[in-house]
Amino acid sequence: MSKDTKLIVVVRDPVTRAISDYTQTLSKRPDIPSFESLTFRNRSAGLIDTSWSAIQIGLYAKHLEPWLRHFPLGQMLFVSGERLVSDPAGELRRVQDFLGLKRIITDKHFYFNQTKGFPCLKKAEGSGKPHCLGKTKGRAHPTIAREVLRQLRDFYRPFNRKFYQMTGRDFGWD
Ligand SMILES: Nc1ncnc2c1ncn2[C@@H]1O[C@H](COP(=O)(O)OS(=O)(=O)O)[C@@H](OP(=O)(O)O)[C@H]1O
Repeated sequence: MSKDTKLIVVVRDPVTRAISDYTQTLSKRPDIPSFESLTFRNRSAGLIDTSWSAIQIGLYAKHLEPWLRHFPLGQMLFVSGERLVSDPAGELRRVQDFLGLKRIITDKHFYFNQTKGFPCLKKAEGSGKPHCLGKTKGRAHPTIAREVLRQLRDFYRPFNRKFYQMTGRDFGWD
């Protein structure tokens, strides 16, 4: 691949990612089984169903491995989905630097919208009016049994640690 090609990958805690993924499917098909029942191949044995795409996609280290065989790490930027919410300007500073752009987007472009519960733009391109992402971004997630969350955290931990090593960034998910 060309050395001028740059890849930007946004990653978030694979547990919340899985719940977000499930929430999106649920919004289209309200009759699907519960998150808890889809998570396990065998719940009493604590065996996670890694064939379920919502779980599979969060195995970031596994997905990154083949990319690194063909593509240098220096041409990739990993953006934290959590920081994109808690500090959008900080994360976008990294993006702008990575792309060799002037730091045009800063803190002054964002405000925290209490109703939305997320940062929004003070002025949208074109309209000049405040703009938040649409209804399909930032949906309320269902409450998931604590024990299931714990089991998922344990399951992802080694893959997360490997991912931190591979990317050189600790995303703080565990
Ligand atoms: N500013 C702002 N406003 C709203 N939402 C924000 C924002 N920044 C990040 N996020 C998070 O983006 C998540 C949805 O992005 P996705 O890439 O998963 O969307 S999609 O799969 O393409 O529909 C979405 O996930 P959910 O919370 O599960 O809806 C948000 O957590």
